[in-house]
Amino acid sequence: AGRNARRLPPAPRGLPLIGNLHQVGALPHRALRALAAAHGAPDLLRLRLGQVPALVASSPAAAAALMREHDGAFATRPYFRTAEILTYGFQDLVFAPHGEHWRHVRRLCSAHVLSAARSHGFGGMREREVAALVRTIRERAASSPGGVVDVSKALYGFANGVICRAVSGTGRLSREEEGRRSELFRELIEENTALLGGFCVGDYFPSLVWADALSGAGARARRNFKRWDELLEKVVQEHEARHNGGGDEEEDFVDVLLALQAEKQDDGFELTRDAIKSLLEDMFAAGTETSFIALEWAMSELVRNPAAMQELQREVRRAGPADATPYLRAVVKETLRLHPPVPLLLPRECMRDAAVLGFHVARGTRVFVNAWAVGRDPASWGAAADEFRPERFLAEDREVDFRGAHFQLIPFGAGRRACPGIQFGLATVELALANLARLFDWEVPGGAAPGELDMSDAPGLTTPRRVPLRLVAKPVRWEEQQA
Ligand code: HEM
Repeated sequence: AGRNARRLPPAPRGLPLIGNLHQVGALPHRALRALAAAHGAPDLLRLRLGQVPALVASSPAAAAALMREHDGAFATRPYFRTAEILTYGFQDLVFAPHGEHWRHVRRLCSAHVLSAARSHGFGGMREREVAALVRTIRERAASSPGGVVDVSKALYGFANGVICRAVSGTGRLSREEEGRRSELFRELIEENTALLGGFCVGDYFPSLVWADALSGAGARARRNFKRWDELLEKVVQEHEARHNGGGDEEEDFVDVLLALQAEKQDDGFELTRDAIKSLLEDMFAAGTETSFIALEWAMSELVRNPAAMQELQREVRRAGPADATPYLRAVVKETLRLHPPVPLLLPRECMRDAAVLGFHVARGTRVFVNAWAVGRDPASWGAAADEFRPERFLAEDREVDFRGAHFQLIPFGAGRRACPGIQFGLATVELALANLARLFDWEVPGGAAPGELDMSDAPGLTTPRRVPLRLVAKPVRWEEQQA
């Protein structure tokens, strides 16, 4: 058949020049679901974002078609200008452009993250960070009027701490130096998020890249990159000095990468110093924000749904402090179903023309998978799809995987580009949540009803709460509970 005979997915009409950019809005996951519904495109919707052709998948079937049937054709990430500046020029891992490079790096990195998450050393690190979180909440509750705590702030500090420890260890820094460094990492991550989530003209109008020079985005990215590089270089040098001095600290991510660098890879792949620093930067960026957002929404939903909170408290107060119990697991799954922290996953790019669900998709198309819409699809989740009901995951005959095997639940993506930090992220979220439910009772401040809690999400490519979560934290006395 000729070009004209090819069937294309439905598309809303666009404006000259900008195409459909104006229809994507500040909350793209919501806007895109509405657009798909309005244009009779339950599976695949075609858009034009500036000069870039794009495709949005909004159903489990479409997600499966892209990430299982055609995974190989959609396994690359589009080129982003700010990302290139921020990540040592070769955008490996998260934003790998065309080429084989990312496959090697990713294999190494997933292997590490997964094994480290299980190893004893990492478990201990995580428990220390949870203990620090509990201390922080107790202190803030005791010193604030009415016991009100900025839970979002505490959770962000916790998620950041876990990643800092896992990636670069504690080394031999003093507590003060360590605190300063965590603070600096936080600042750099936030600036990365702002830059990557922001609109960069060159990303949608490749012929207008010069416009970014005018907007200042390029210069801002270069400034932030320089600060990253100084910090990461210091971290790597400290580890090298430590190796030479023969220390006995717990192994962290930098250690593993340096060991990998020393080994010669049989495929000739070389882990350069820039590649190491780029990977470290990716880990910080990908691991902190996501775990934080998952925890923030889990606490929000539990406080809004007191029966679920009580059920969880009953369960974790019976179990040990580090046990991931069935209801706890269900709460985490239900949270990620309703609030996937990266609602459109990370964009992919079509590497060769493909026929997806009978539609023609051209090479170079930028692809978004609306995991948020998929998780709320009434065809999979029934009439109460928008409600928080962890019990739905307890029925044994309805086991739903959320690591990429069942396409109605894909908060971590699926296929070759799925999140390699799943185990690590889940272990972090489960342990923190178990302890927050075990050691405190929680209330909405000012005597407001649980149902009045604001549940709106912030604009951007990740979706934390729009307003910080502030709750009354009441420490429970452990001896009383056990009596
Ligand atoms: C609850 C926690 C987390 C969630 C919900 C999450 C979610 C995601 C999603 C949706 C993607 C894109 C997948 C796709 O496009 O198909 C991704 C990619 C990635 N995640 Fe996670 N993530 C989490 C935790 C982590 C952690 C803790 C780390 C590292 C320590 C991590 C490292 C990465 C990396 C490196 C990628 C890029 C993979 C690639 O492009 O090949 N993530 N994550």
